[in-house]
Amino acid sequence: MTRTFDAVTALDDVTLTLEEGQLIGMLGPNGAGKSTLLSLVSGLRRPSRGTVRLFGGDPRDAANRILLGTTPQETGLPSTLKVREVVDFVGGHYPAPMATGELMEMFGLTDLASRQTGGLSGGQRRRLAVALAIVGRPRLVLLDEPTTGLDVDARRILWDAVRGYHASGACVVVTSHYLEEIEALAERVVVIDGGRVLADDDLPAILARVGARHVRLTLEHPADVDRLRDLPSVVDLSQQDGRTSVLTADSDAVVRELVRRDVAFSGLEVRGASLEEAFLAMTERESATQGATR
Ligand SMILES: Nc1ncnc2c1ncn2[C@@H]1O[C@H](COP(=O)(O)OP(=O)(O)OP(=O)(O)O)[C@@H](O)[C@H]1O
Repeated sequence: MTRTFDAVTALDDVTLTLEEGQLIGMLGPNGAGKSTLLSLVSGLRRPSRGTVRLFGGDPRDAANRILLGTTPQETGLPSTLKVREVVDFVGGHYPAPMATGELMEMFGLTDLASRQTGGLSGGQRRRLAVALAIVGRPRLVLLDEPTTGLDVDARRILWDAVRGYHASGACVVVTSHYLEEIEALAERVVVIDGGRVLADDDLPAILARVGARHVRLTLEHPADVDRLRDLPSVVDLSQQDGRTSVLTADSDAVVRELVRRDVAFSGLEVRGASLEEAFLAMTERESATQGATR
């Protein structure tokens, strides 16, 4: 799917399959295209090009949408209704809703059942919004930055509730800017930036990239770069301004191997790659690939 807004390409030819039972973390910086992707899956917007299918059908078809639960970044709740009334009201739209008491327990809302939603704190409101996303026992749950603004305890309650619901077999997608959140929740991680999927893998594989280190050096013989490609645990290999950078999950092994192979180099530098750098490495590789194919 591709989605443009005038001159902005929010999603650029993305192909993605959300499988039954997966707990998916969608990681990307501001403006990456995460919310746009969720809005296409939930049928709130149409793609400019391409096709989106929800349970094999049209995301705008009520028969498919009844199996979907979502929490957008901002949720409007009727401020004079009580928490319990809102849960009952939303649950009443579904054929087999969760029991109100059970749901409120799951999200730590039991003590707030009689509170008007207008009197809830931001964090409590957020938990209620996520609870409402699952009250109808959806098979697919889309949560857009569900823990933004939550303190540590509220975040933990929400994560536990999401994990608990996922254990019942639903597919859950959570977007976030934070690796910590994705690490705590997701089994599969989709990294998205500039409207493109940069990586889509299980959590350990993504962490291996993020936990990677840069080994930077200047090669005496630039052609030697070909001898670096099969170094141990190499995630990425790039060259800039005469410097060669190897992104690797095992920098010690890379350095040992460089010496063993008698590669002539100078200015050796080893340092950790942050999540941001890992993003960057993925983005750079992406644009380098595009450049090569243009
Ligand atoms: N309705 C719209 N009109 C114009 N541009 C839009 C619209 N919606 C999104 N965009 C643009 O599309 C790009 C992707 O936005 P999107 O909201 O999907 O990103 P995001 O990854 O969800 O970001 P954030 O983490 O900040 O929520 C951005 O450049 C954004 O400005």
